[in-house]
Amino acid sequence: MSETRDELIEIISKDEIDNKIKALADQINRDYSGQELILIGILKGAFIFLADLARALNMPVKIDFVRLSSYGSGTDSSGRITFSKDIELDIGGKHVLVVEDIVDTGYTLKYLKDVLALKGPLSVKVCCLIDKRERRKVEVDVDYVGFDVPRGFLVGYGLDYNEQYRNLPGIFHLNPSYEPKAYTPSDR
Ligand SMILES: O=P(O)(O)OC[C@H]1O[C@H](OP(=O)(O)OP(=O)(O)O)[C@H](O)[C@@H]1O
Ligand code: HPA
Ligand SMILES: [Mg+2]
Repeated sequence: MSETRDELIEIISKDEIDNKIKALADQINRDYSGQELILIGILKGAFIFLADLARALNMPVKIDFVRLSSYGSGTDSSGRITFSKDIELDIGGKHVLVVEDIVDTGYTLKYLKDVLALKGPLSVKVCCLIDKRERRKVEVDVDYVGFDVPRGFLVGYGLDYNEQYRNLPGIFHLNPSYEPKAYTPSDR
């Protein structure tokens, strides 16, 4: 049986990501000037973005993570979120910034915002590296957006396909020539 290789086309370079993170951090530094902030990363995808963003901020931050997953080994959301790790910090009365790699259907972010709202934070905002609206199923506000990417399944810089490619330095479009099979007409 022959093995098919994934085709990867770079759409955002590491340099472009670095520059974007500086710009996002400038804005966040200005908006939260003189205040304390808790960053909450959504594992696993956000681990690299959070690490880079956190080091570009010039304010006191605390860092925590949740683990949410819904994609498994495929390229479509199962629509069911597995919540396997909660935050450990108390966010009651605190400003929170959720750090996410990609917002796609919106299910993951909506789920987390609902969970966090029950913990009594002073504010909850969201910073995502990639906003991809093609398959959005639920409306959810994103306050800081790195890149609007119209379509495709993306990997690299934390984003995976079946747990592969998270360590690529840039963002890549996975198998663009196979897309008609990967996306059903109702997703377009
Ligand atoms: O807007 P959505 O359609 O919900 O998709 C976005 C979420 O999907 C991915 O997580 P995934 O379930 O693949 O887990 P992972 O972070 O461990 O890769 C990604 O990292 C986001 O958290
Ligand atoms: O395009 C994507 N790539 C990787 N993970 C994802 N989770 C939602 N959308 C994506
Ligand atoms: Mg994933």
